[in-house]
Amino acid sequence: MGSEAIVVENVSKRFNLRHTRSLKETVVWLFKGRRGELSSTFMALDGVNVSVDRGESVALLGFNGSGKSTLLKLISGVMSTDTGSVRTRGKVAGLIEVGAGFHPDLTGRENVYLNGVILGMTEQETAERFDEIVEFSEIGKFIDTEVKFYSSGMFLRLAFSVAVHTRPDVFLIDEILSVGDEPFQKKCLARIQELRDSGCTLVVVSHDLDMVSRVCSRGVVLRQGKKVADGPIEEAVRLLRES
Ligand SMILES: Nc1ncnc2c1ncn2[C@@H]1O[C@H](COP(=O)(O)OP(=O)(O)OP(=O)(O)O)[C@@H](O)[C@H]1O
Repeated sequence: MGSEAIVVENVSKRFNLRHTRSLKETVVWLFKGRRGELSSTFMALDGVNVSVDRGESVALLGFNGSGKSTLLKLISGVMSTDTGSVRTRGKVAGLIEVGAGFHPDLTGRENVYLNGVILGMTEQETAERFDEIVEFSEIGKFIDTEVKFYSSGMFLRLAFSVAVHTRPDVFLIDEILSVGDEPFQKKCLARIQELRDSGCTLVVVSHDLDMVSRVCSRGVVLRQGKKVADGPIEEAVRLLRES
């Protein structure tokens, strides 16, 4: 890898369309020597190539089901590719699914430590940044409450706060800011812009075209699992608005 922070090379991902089959259909299929597919599959991503330079801020755009979240999960490493490869450089953190990596029976405090470790911080680093994390999240006295009693917005606040405090090299954000209330969304956005300005690489999945226009300089448009455009954010946004 040269100046790139992320290299996605010829990546494909296939999912099963889980049809419900009757017992009879299954028996017939077995007797026919398992000929044909019992369940059909489809390509969520089909031969996608994207490379992102260090410090770039890229939006993954496209209509529902076009493969954006799948691509982000492959970049984060929580899901593996069927074919092709994904390489990243540096510490990757972010918010893919709100609450992923949080344990419901643990308190906010315990989850900060758990999540910190998952995102690559040492216990000492987490301890040093703990007060800042809690302050940013505005969770206040609920920090010692089990997170199963948190609202989705509270979950988001704490998860976002831990993720930004890991000082990542690559920050991945899926359409999650929508759970937060407006003041918190603004605060998150400001923090994301700060990260970007300090040289962090950003990949953002969102349908909020105004937001991505402000945060990202480049847009990659997916359609039915294929990359159909990749260029300046204004052009990518225009393409989506016109289609
Ligand atoms: N784990 C899975 N198993 C089966 N199908 C899946 C799985 N994850 C995603 N899919 C399917 O893959 C396709 C792409 O999904 P993905 O979530 O990547 O789309 P998206 O572009 O992020 O959509 P949206 O804008 O609605 O969030 C969809 O048809 C979805 O149903």
